[in-house]
Amino acid sequence: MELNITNISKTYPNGVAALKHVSLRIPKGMYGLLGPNGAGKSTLMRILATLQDPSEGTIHLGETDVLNSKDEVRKTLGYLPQEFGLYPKATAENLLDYFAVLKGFSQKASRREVVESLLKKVNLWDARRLKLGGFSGGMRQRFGIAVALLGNPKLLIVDEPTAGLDPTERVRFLNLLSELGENSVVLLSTHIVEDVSELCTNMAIINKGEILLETQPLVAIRSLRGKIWRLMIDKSRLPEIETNYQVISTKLFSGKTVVHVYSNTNPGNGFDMVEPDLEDVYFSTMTGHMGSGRKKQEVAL
Ligand SMILES: Nc1ncnc2c1ncn2[C@@H]1O[C@H](COP(=O)(O)OP(=O)(O)OP(=O)(O)O)[C@@H](O)[C@H]1O
Repeated sequence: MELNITNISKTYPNGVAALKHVSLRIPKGMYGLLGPNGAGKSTLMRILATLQDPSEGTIHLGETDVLNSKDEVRKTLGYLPQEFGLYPKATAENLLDYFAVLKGFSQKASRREVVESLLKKVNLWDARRLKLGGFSGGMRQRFGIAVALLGNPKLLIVDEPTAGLDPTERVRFLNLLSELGENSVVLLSTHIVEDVSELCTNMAIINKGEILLETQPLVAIRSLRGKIWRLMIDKSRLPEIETNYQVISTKLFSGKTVVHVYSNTNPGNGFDMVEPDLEDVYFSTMTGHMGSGRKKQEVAL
């Protein structure tokens, strides 16, 4: 089972072109869609979840034409939106049972089994009688995943699920997701690079509605070997460095500014070569040194 997105564009009525000719091939497993705020991730997730229509393009899940068989797709689709409301006074067990009814589990006994196994899977069984209003952010997200997993979806879409989670909750949530990726297509949208590097076997980087890079994290990281150089400077030197080098990122560390630059050759002047990571891939792509943004720049030259 594979998800194929072909030439999807979306222009909102106010004229914002949120997606421009997006094509992606998403195999089974965990797939990361990485991009900054406003890149178009949520728009794409909502289109894939059949909640809004694109202006053009086609989507296939296996043989199924998603945009023309929405009812069929919804039966095998799980979607955890970026924001969702929960009834604060309901208990986890009762609300999940209610969603199971909506999903078509009409027999009480089998529904109870499903609810129990899902609450155990997301580690909320002990909290099943607690009111959702008292849940932590991580518990809410895990409850959301339980809802999304009703009916064993072949396609699971999760939109920025780790934003706002503390490190422990985040790791627990990511571990849960990675188990799910073993049997289905799990599409994870995020602006957090570590979410992708820790979890996803395939990924794409999106910015301003365009796919800049479609790759495997390890392949992309390998391709940057020998090209990322680091220098620690006082902040006051930053304008000079930015004028003379291809700066891809700057970060504070112990009061100093750590600069990463992209260069095919040793820039000298105190720069050290660093072992690249996915953050370097992300920033190299966003600054046009790798991916399709680069091709465009070359054409423009
Ligand atoms: N309903 C809408 N009407 C008009 N413009 C919209 C609508 N929804 C999103 N947009 C615009 O489309 C662009 C992409 O937004 P989208 O929410 O898809 O991005 P995103 O990558 O999910 O960002 P974020 O991480 O901030 O959620 C933005 O410029 C946004 O302002």
